[in-house]
Amino acid sequence: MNDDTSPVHRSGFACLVGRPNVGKSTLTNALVGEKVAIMSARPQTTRHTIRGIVHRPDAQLILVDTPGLHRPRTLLGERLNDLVRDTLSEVDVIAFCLPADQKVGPGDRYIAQQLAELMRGRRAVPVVAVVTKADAVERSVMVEHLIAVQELAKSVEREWADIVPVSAKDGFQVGELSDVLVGHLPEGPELYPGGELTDEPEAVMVAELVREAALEGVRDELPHSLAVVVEEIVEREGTGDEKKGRPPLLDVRVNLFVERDSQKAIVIGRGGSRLRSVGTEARRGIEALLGARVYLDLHVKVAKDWQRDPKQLRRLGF
Ligand SMILES: Nc1nc2c(ncn2[C@@H]2O[C@H](COP(=O)(O)OP(=O)(O)OP(=O)(O)O)[C@@H](O)[C@H]2O)c(=O)[nH]1
Repeated sequence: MNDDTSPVHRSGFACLVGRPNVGKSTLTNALVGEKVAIMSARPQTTRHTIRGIVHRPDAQLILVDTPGLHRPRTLLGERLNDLVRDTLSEVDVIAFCLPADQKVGPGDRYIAQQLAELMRGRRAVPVVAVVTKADAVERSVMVEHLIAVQELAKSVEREWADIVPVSAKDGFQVGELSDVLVGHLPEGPELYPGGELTDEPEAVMVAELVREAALEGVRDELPHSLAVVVEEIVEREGTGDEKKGRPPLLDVRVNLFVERDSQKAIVIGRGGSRLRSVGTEARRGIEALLGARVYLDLHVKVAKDWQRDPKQLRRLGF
């Protein structure tokens, strides 16, 4: 990728946040383009569901989902918001969506306050204010709205990294938003080999099923640095027979990467007991997903700081 015309390749994660109905899903689809839209089979409350991947010659932008920030009314709500904050603290850039056709309100202010916490400190995450549904308002309303959005940042004593008005409906400034978000990504190689993912969302879903199973019950002990790489999904020859209603047998080989030996021990469990149940659980999901019998081969490996180190990422086959 590093030739004269594209000297820098960037890659990383972004998250679209905002009140319900502000246009996050529509914008995700507009950014990603229909061809590569990926919808995960996973429920909304789980973390790091990949909503879509923006493939560009100069960058790969991975859009991750969160359950949404809202004012907690219950303890569960608070817990959920903690999870959201964890996700948000890990992404490279946050896009805070505020619809042009609605005044900045208490819901937006609540989210702004939450984001303010993430916008400071050593690992501050840049937040881009995205004014969605630009097509729905007159220019004068847009101008007023942009001022209100600017004021919102001031009210929490922060600054937005950028403010970008867009319309997912007519495509206005969607490319610009993509450029702005990519500008906040670190330099790095493609995290998901191009093409493959677009043609094979199965691999992503398989990885997510394994990841979910591996995190089940140990979410608090394991940091979020668990990388799951599907090495291969191959059909074992001569095992399927449609006429006899026998599904094929697939060999699915998956590597789980953690950052430390202690984490490896957690994933594997005493005498390998935990890894076996992770395998059983994940296999069930994969069989349901792929409609095949599955032989699932899981390997746990230690790769220090894999998330940030391009060399490691390459070694891991990213
Ligand atoms: N006029 C206009 N309407 C839009 C635009 N984007 C989204 N909408 C509409 O706004 C509504 C909500 O859009 P979604 O994309 O579902 O919003 P969301 O933020 O993902 O909603 P939640 O999933 O509830 O969080 C839908 O009726 C969309 O058709 C836009 O650019 N312009």
